[in-house]
Amino acid sequence: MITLEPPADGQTPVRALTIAGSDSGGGAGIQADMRTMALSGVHGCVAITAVTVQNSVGVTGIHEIPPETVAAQVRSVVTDIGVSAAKTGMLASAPIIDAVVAVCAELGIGGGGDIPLVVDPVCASMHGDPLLALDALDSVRQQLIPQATLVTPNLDEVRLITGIDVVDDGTQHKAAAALVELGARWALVKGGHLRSSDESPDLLYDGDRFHEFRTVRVPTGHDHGGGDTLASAITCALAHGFSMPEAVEYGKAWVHRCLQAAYPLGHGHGPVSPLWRLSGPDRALD
Ligand SMILES: Nc1ncnc2c1ncn2[C@@H]1O[C@H](COP(=O)(O)OP(=O)(O)O)[C@@H](O)[C@H]1O
Ligand SMILES: Cc1ncc(COP(=O)(O)OP(=O)(O)O)c(N)n1
Repeated sequence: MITLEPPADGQTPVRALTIAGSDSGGGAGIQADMRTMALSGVHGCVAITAVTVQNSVGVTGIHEIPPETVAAQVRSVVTDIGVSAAKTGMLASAPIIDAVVAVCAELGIGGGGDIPLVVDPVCASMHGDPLLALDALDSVRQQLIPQATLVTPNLDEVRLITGIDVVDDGTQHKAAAALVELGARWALVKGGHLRSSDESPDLLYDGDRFHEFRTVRVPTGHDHGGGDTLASAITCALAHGFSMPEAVEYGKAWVHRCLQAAYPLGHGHGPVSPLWRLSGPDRALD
């Protein structure tokens, strides 16, 4: 297993960018991304796509940021601070997807560029509240996925994007192939929602080789932000220069540990927690 070395005092850390929505409950979205990036020793830059009114039981409001402001945030940080990897989360609408894809292509993020782009194609919250306009699915298929170095859908997103209902190993392989066929360089079909299994199997594919990542299922109802946390950890490892299979192995181990540390919050589902990283003999301020 790889390790991500933190920077020495005063040394500029590795930088990564998240292009995603804000979760007012602090469990998913930008907030989850920034927690994982900080605790992985990575400086996280942010392009906010939407402000959600969200807590542990659901999403009751969404305020979208104008597409040109989303693109301007990306351009501003990449041309000044510089990033070694980027990820997308909630993109909300077709115009925001179009703006993000255009600015990423312009700056060499994803596609044929040097900066890897991890696309978590967020469509809905775990409560079933939509986080993407229905008419944006064509933009996801035709614009966003072809720009992705890695796409990381959960099983509901796989069904919406490819029409494939993943119920077992065979359909999971078929879905990974369909996503690569749509233009992603790599596809990771997450098996977190395969409730029939006592494992949580994720499948990575690049059009040539399949790689399986399995962990024992953690018995928790507190898994809010799991997808964001996985994609952020992968992005951090890519920013450190690791290969895709190494980065996914790291992300899978990271989210597994965060699921073990997940805690109750509010009246619904609590978040996965990277705060386990703060415990240990060196944590005292003295
Ligand atoms: N109960 C669980 N135990 C172990 N791993 C899990 C569990 N639930 C989800 N995972 C893992 O967490 C990551 C996020 O998965 P998933 O829940 O499918 O995504 P999302 O949060 O986007 O719906 C995946 O690596 C998945 O395998
Ligand atoms: C603002 C925002 N972005 C993304 C999500 C979804 O988070 P994710 O980790 O993919 O999954 P769940 O926690 O919904 O299972 C969100 N809720 N809000």
